[in-house]
Amino acid sequence: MKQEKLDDAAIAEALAALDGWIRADDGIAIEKTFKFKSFREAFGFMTEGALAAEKFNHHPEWFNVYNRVDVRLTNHDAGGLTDLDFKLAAAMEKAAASRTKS
Ligand SMILES: C[C@H](O)[C@H](O)[C@H]1CNC2=NC(N)=NC(=O)C2=N1
Repeated sequence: MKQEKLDDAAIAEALAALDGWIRADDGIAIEKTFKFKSFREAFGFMTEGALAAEKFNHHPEWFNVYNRVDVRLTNHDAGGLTDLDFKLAAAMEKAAASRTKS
């Protein structure tokens, strides 16, 4: 189902509720780099994030090297940011919180 794009005010409010995410690509995406103690911790985070992505049917663009995971969220169907991006970002925050950071 196509989601409604959020306006700038709604995006600013949603971003304020998150830690360390920034708006990127002319505002159509949000990004964050997560760093963990080890590849095992990073991959555990990705596993939990992948299950959240499946639940929301909303999937991250991400890049992993060893203990680092760069995440970019945007809604391709809507061509910008929607509620789903912030739901997935919040789920990723939760997945990161329980793991050891570098
Ligand atoms: C058909 C399927 O529902 C769509 O392709 C979904 C899957 N996951 C998605 N993920 C993201 N990030 N954006 C989308 O537009 C999107 N669309």
